[in-house]
Amino acid sequence: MTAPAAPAVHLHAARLERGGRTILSGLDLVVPKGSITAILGPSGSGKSTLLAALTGELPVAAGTLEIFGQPIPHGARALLEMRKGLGVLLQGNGLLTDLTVAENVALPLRTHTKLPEPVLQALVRMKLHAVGLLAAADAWPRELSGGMARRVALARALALDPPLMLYDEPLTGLDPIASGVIMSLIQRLNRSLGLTSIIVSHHVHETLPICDQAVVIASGRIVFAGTPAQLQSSDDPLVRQFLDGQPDGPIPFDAPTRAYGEAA
Ligand SMILES: Nc1ncnc2c1ncn2[C@@H]1O[C@H](COP(=O)(O)OP(=O)(O)OP(=O)(O)O)[C@@H](O)[C@H]1O
Repeated sequence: MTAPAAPAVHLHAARLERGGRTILSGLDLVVPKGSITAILGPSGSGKSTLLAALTGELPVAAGTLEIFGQPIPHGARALLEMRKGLGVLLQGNGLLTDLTVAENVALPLRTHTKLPEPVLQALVRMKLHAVGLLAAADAWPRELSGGMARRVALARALALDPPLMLYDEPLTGLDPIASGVIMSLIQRLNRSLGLTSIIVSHHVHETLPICDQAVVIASGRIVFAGTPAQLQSSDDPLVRQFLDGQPDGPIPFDAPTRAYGEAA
């Protein structure tokens, strides 16, 4: 049984490894139910690695990780069952080009449920309505703008009513207007559907306004966890370097070789 008070995500003294190398260690993090948490950090800091742990793709090498009070299960079948409770919006959208918008959204329902066709169709319409794209139900992915495609992928991620949504760089490739639409949609869905959302992003200024909690990872650990307001006023040198986009500071930066014409 899931303890009623269990947070959506609880990491305790967790270490994550890739290829035998420690990427993140000493991870302590609580993501309360119903909240929106941003996982921020410079390129290569381990954001995708943390996301891989949350989806169960990467087991923790040490410490614990619980989702809604349950450890990530071992075994393919149990893992599959757990993943039905996770909505994941991947960077590339992953829409199938030979299926209509409605059929893309229907895919998880066809794969994981035995719902009668009229019920399934009604659910698909509800999800498309939730992202404001009911009118595009019969369109093909190639006919969609980048922002629309991202919203269809969002509708599909919501198809099985997952209580926890994971967003991997949801703004990649979107213009400022489409970015604003996606962020307010994430916020509205989180509230109206009673979800918990975790957004992995390096778009700090677009992501922070909708978040309850901000987490910054750098140098192999969590260097900050707190409210967006606390983050903005942090004077931790690692946090400041990341927020202010400074090339010089405690975060190692691989400077490119000198540009053409630049003095030695
Ligand atoms: N499969 C892997 N095997 C070995 N090392 C890996 C693997 N995947 C990632 N890494 C390493 O882990 C570190 C963290 O990578 P990760 O992709 O998690 O960072 P990130 O913060 O998501 O970066 P970005 O913002 O550029 O996507 C990097 O040094 C990367 O080279």
